[in-house]
Amino acid sequence: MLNQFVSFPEPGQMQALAMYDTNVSAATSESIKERMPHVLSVAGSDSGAGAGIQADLKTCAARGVYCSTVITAVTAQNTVGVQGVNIVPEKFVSEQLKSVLSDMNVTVVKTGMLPTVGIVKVLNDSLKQFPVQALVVDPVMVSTSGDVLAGPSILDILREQLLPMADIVTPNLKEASALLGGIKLQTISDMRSAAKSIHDMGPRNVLVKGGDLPASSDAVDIFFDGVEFCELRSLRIQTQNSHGTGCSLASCIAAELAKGSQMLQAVRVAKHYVETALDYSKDIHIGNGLQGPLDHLCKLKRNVHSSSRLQRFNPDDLLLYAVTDSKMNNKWGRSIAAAVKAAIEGGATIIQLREKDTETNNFLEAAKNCLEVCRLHGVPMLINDRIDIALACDADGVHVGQSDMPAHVARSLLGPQKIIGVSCKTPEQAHQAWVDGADYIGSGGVYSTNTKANNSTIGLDGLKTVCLASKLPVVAIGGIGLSNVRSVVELGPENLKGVAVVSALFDRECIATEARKLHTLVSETLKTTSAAS
Ligand SMILES: Nc1ncnc2c1ncn2[C@@H]1O[C@H](COP(=O)(O)OP(=O)(O)O)[C@@H](O)[C@H]1O
Ligand SMILES: Cc1ncc(COP(=O)(O)O)c(N)n1
Ligand SMILES: [Mg+2]
Repeated sequence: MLNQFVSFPEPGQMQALAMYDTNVSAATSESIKERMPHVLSVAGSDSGAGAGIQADLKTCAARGVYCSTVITAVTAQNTVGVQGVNIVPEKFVSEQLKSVLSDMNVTVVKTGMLPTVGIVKVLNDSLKQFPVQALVVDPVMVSTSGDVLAGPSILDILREQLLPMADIVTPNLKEASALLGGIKLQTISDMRSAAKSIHDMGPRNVLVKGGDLPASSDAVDIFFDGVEFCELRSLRIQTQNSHGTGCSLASCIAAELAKGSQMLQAVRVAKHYVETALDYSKDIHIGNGLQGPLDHLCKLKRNVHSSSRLQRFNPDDLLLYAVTDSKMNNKWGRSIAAAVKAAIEGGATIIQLREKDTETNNFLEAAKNCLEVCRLHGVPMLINDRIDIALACDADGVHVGQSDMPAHVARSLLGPQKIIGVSCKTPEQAHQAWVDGADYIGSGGVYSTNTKANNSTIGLDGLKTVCLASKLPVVAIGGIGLSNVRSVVELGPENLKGVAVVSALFDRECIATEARKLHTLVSETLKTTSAAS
């Protein structure tokens, strides 16, 4: 169900694209409206507002995504526990589903409390009638306080009908155990086996959450995509204000998917989001019971004065990837920032500053100036190699080569919010980049180039092999320009999202004109290629 690389340009990007083509402005403002990333939460209301529908609304708001709601049950709930549950008749759940799904361009559906078999049935029917791009299933059964929210009677229909439609299912230990007939889950190795068995029920990905894992000093979750496991760890925050972690995690995954993230990246961001929310909430005091709620909007409050991007990475940003070169800028008498501005005005969708012979202090100054230009236009800016410069100017991410800082180290230094790209020539390197937590790979040199010394070429065949093996989106690089860009893009793998260029932009008299021509050619070729496949 999930299109791994769905794309939603931010308003800033749409403006940047519209700047060079006044004819598109009417259509553009219409498409901004249509393409607002939208999560529909099908879940129960929590009167205490830490979990359920309320957690989903707050989480999506904090992540910059629209959230609509279909309410399956109204619970009387507070920090002590659940005092009452009133189930919404399935006919009325069906009516709510129809109202939202028939009208509102939902991107991702996230489910929480589904208290009866009848409600799961009407949800299945609605999803078949109105397909969406992804389905995130949080198989809510018991609240953190230990109260039952959905009984064992729903297990069969969950296993047989809902899970096979899910792009990801996110059980906690008790829920995983219930899905598997009550087996004991006490260790990370048990969590792995559980993830595998639940995957056999049909969902494309499984995340077994270890918030309740006894005697573990980290909060460990196990992700399984049917082939590989990934162990996601974070600090265990010492707090009782953890009511709503599961709902927030699942709705954050849904929000990131709606913005175009890949599954594992969405999960990583969501885990970090929950960890941060727990940390910020640890000292709040709401209610007198043992299960205090998360303060979901802490991130928004913290970011109120920050200009950093709400949407961290959209694979479609790779479409026209401009890589700067100081020699060329010197030759044409331009500052790096002026070159970057011209590239963006022509339609560059992402910028990488690659300054091999600029002194550190000058590089940092230039990076700050370029970042201002990029932020103004909503275009992400990455730094080549230099993690220190990226950290110092708060760039959107880095691009590293095989002999630079390993991507997993870059990830641990930069955190999950930043974009990381890795240069890869082989399927093995592409696989390692995914394991290391990269967001995309750059693959080449496709053709020979003189902007990189001693760089072997892999040709179109090599590029295709890497794309087919890569779970990450790919940008092609090396000697690409107007004359050969069509053959690169026509190669066709779904994850080949764009081309990176240096000389074809920066060694030309008018950067914006070249960018405009390249942008048009790449986007048109991508459209016809994907329509043909
Ligand atoms: N004290 C904690 N510190 C950090 N992360 C936590 C903590 N408790 C739970 N988590 C994380 O919150 C998410 C929800 O997990 P869990 O509490 O197991 O699910 P649920 O809320 O559905 O019971 C998981 O990513 C888990 O690792
Ligand atoms: C209405 C409703 N839905 C879900 C939960 C699960 O809460 P948690 O996120 O703590 O597992 C809840 N307590 N109430
Ligand atoms: Mg919990």
